[in-house]
Amino acid sequence: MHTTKKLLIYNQFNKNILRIIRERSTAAATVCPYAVSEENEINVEQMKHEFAKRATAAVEATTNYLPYSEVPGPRPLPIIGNTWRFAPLIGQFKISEIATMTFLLNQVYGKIAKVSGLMGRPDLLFVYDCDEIEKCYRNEGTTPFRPSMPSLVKYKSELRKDFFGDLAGVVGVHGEPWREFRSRVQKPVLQLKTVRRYVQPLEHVTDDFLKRCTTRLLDENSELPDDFANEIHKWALECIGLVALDTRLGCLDGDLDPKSEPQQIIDAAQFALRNIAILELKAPYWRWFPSISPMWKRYVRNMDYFVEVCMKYISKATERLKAGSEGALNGEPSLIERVLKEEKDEKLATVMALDLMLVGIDTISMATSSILYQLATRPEEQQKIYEELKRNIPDPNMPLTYQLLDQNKYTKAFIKEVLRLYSTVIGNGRTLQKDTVICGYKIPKGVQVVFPNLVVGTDDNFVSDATEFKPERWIKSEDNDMNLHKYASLPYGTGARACLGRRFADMEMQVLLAKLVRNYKLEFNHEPLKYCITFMFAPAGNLKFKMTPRGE
Ligand code: HEM
Repeated sequence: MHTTKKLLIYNQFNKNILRIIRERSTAAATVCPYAVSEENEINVEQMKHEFAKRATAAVEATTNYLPYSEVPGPRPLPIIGNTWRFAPLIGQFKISEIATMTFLLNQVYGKIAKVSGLMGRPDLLFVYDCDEIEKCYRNEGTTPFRPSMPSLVKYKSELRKDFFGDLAGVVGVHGEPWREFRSRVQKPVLQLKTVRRYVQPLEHVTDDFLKRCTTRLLDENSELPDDFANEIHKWALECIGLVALDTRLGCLDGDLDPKSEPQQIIDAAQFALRNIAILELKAPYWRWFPSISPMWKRYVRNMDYFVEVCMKYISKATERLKAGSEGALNGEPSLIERVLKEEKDEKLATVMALDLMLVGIDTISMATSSILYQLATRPEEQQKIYEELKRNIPDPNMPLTYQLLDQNKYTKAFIKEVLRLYSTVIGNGRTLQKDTVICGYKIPKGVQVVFPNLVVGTDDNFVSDATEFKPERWIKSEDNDMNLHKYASLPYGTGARACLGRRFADMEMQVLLAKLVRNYKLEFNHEPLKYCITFMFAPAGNLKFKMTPRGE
């Protein structure tokens, strides 16, 4: 097909699909908001057919790989490449519509699509075939490279190189320095023996959060306030303070003084949440002219503050160890104490704490917002969770244990299903470290491959009834014959570089659901919310849940 004609179809299709997606994503959340309607099928089918033919031919030609230049994708314009597609007014995609773009590329180009000519960054290659995704992960080697957060990379490797040096942590660090750091901290962070000790402390944090909701936040209609997302953020901060800093930060306390430490930590975390996407994705001129970017300067002050807080609490933990009074968790060593004892390196523990704080606040608070919204808008599933909790926790005041949480199979499946259908992290990625064949094309080293969780997780080729919300699919049983490709839903990534905090994340969300649903009914009686992306994928708008006690 002639290229200009193809672009015209593409542009027309794009307008249609954006309109449909907008309409869909404001509708009741019973189907995937990204399903495509029949009215687009002629264009989509034409495009799909053409590219599917090429991709299949390419895969079949096992010895004769097609060159990279043949990979389909929107054509870059001379000089300005494809960056204009993200530009305000003339561009097709707003940052908030990146999720849409990942669906669109799949609809138009099929299993593989290339977005090249992006100003100041390598090409992006979107792969929509789970078998190919599996191959990429399996061949990623011992030091997988995940392109991430240029602002953090600049901060750690240039601006504060004197502090981080060779011990820069895992986030925004690559190659041997990453492997060495990760191998020194991975065991304690992921080992069940350590993680399960946090059930009770996290339960206490969650009790305080629910008490705050019921005694301070609910209005006369038993509804939570417009900015309830901020309250979830504070709960997430309080949880991470416990895990990464061995302390209760006090973020859930009543009227906080604006100058108090918890309030300053809340402000710093909220700045990061609201501004990092803007800093990284919108005109990132701070990369070249940092001294004239007020947002970059604020970002640096913010990061310096996080480092200071981490140093303070890790140094307190060191003092406790020196004084022989360790045992921050009811007499058992905490994560930080284990790392300090085993590695005998306060700096390493400080940098680890910083990394856990940096990625462990927004991820969990966005995922939790999404889970609570789904819970409140799916009364049938909520009732099933409640019945399971009532069976496993007959006395609502019974302290939670790891075994109790593990018995809540449906609750765990509900969380997994939300993370499949509304993956908080919409895509994971790897920068290829060697030339690699993907879908029959020879892809050169240096290209950034994107695995779009949201798209493949809702693709019927890899998941049965893919756009339907069915937590049961995650429960092993003889009647469960649902297909679920192992690489279709990877909310925490996978392989050597997978999420370091996944065990804590799962536990925090399970504790919250167990305490909340066992004791309260959650409803949402307002216009349905649309999901959109800032850095993460979550419902946008006021989470004005109604919370009523269950009474037993
Ligand atoms: C539901 C919440 C969360 C989600 C969806 C999530 C998702 C992810 C994903 C997709 C990655 C990239 C994995 C890869 O490249 O294969 C990642 C990395 C990471 N996550 Fe999480 N995460 C969550 C919560 C947390 C929490 C609570 C912590 C800290 C306690 C944490 C710490 C980390 C760290 C340190 C990395 C970097 C690992 C590395 O590069 O070696 N995450 N996370």
